[in-house]
Amino acid sequence: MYKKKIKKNTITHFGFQNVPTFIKSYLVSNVFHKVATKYDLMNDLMSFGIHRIWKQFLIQQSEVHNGYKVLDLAGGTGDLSIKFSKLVGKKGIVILLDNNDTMLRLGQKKLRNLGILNNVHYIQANAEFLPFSENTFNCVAISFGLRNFTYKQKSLYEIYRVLRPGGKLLILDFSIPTSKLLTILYDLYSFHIIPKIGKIIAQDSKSYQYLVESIRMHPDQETLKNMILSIGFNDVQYFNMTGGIAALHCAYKY
Ligand SMILES: C[S@@+](CC[C@H](N)C(=O)[O-])C[C@H]1O[C@@H](n2cnc3c(N)ncnc32)[C@H](O)[C@@H]1O
Repeated sequence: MYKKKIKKNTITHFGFQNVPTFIKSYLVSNVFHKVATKYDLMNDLMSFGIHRIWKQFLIQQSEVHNGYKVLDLAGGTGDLSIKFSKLVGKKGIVILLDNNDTMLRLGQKKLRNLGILNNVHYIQANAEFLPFSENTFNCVAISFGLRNFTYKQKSLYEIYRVLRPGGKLLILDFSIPTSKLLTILYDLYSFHIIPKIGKIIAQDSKSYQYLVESIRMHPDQETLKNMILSIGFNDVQYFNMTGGIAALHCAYKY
């Protein structure tokens, strides 16, 4: 009865499950509240540390300089913000934005422990409704965040609005492996090993099952490129990394 009342366009996916659109963000938040304290450790274990190389590549492509204003969107525990804070220096500003207070607090603690005190600000907000005026940032970066948003297109429009003309968008996320053999091995690892690592380390296999499923539901390289183009961004290009397991999409607002 309850299901019948929900129109098709109010259904979205949460991993492989279809769920009413209005609860997706609540379900995603629950996942990140649960995994937050083990988030950094799990990233290193699951990716054998390779996520650090992917993030470093994003930073290299960012063209961020001294004095820039940068938005680390869905920034979580702040890996990108740490690196951006060094690039923007004392005259610049990094905003670490996340809608999950547990992730955000852990990020803030991590950066403070590293002595990063002055040029990073923390904002709890939804990526689909950015609390900034238009033409604010030189650069907006999202790593492993977009996949979790309910309204990806809405968020991309918001990013376009808050970027300055000439500003750069960078999106790092999991993507589609380019070889069949790698796909088979990657599927075996993702569906059979990752939830088990989640169970042992974070006492939570379900959240890591969601992670694996959400990766499979994320738009592939070309689809995401076309989504970004449809918003009005220019010079959209992507780089496959580790055989397409992850991809970095870059674009400009002119
Ligand atoms: C996989 S973590 C990525 C964290 C960090 N960017 C990194 O690369 O390690 C995804 C983050 O996206 C955040 N998130 C999910 N949906 C969001 C939304 N609608 N608005 C803002 N943040 C969101 C989660 O709270 C979580 O911290």
